[in-house]
Amino acid sequence: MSKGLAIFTSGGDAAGMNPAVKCAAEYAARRGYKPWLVYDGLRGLIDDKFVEADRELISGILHRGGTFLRSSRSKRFFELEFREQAFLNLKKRGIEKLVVVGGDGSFRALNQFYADFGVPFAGIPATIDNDIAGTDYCLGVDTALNMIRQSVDSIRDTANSFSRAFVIEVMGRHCGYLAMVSALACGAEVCLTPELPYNLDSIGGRLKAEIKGGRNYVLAIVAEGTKMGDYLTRWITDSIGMEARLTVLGHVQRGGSPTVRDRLMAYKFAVAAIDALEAGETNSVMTYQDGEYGSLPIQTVCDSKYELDPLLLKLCTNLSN
Ligand SMILES: Nc1ncnc2c1ncn2[C@@H]1O[C@H](COP(=O)(O)OP(=O)(O)O)[C@@H](O)[C@H]1O
Ligand SMILES: O=P(O)(O)OC[C@H]1O[C@](O)(COP(=O)(O)O)[C@@H](O)[C@@H]1O
Ligand SMILES: [Mg+2]
Repeated sequence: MSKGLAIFTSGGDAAGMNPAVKCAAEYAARRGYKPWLVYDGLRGLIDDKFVEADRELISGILHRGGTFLRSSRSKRFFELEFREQAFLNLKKRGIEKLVVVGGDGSFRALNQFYADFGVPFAGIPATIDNDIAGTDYCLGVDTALNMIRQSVDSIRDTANSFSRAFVIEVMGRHCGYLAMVSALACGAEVCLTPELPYNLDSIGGRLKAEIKGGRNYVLAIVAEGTKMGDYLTRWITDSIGMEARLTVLGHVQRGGSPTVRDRLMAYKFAVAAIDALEAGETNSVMTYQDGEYGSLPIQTVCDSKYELDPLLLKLCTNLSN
């Protein structure tokens, strides 16, 4: 009997999850596994939402955003009693290995599960936040950045038409990656992130000088982790004297058909995940670092903090001062 392997998505959905699931299921079958899919992430693992990964199920999904397997943030998975229930669901089907497509939280969950029951897993990084240590790229980031880029380009049209300032809040939890890259790519005047100290006095001086020289609108991108959206909007109106509006982009950033980059990265991570399990790795996260694909033990990933590219930080320093 072929070895059972289950694939599921967990945590915040990210574009690229569907192509990752499809490729992992197909490649696992080619490597002699019997692939299973689990609906609803960790919640489905507990509630026994397993289905065999047949061709029909994984057809026509790779261009879709989000995750067709659905996802969850399960409170019960923190409790041993429910993790044991999940383990019994695997055991009764002869499932011996797991592929989880998710973020840092999901990897922590699986690391705990491995400590409890010794079920090997391979993690495929997928989160728009790009906040996983040890990998330069997580699935969903390119699609999210393109959604942000499109939104900010549209906001620029109305900002310019009305001679207004717009503060645009982007997601990322505690990480400023999305804010920094979109501020650079969209030509924002201001960028506030948790990683860089900012100085409103010098930003104010710079903007006033530019307005005097003819600037008629301002775009400011703030990372949600700074919690500065409201304050900055009021500050621009009061201190700079330009009418300002706040746009919180919200969950639109998580949607949309995966870009070519997210589809290709999904395939590469999926193959790497199955190969890692085949090679006997027990609890590792797939990585892409300095142009190389590899994997790292989950413990290393969980014990380290994601460090932003120093060149990116340097480029953004001008937007925070
Ligand atoms: N230490 C842990 N023990 C057990 N389950 C955990 C642990 N940390 C996270 N989880 C589970 O993983 C889920 C996904 O994590 P979350 O941070 O929401 O998303 P992401 O994986 O995208 O970072 C959590 O909702 C929770 O169910
Ligand atoms: O959709 P929710 O549960 O409100 O969570 C919002 C959070 O999820 C994210 O979109 C993605 O984060 P994760 O990938 O860690 O789940 C964050 O940027 C945001 O802070
Ligand atoms: Mg996360």
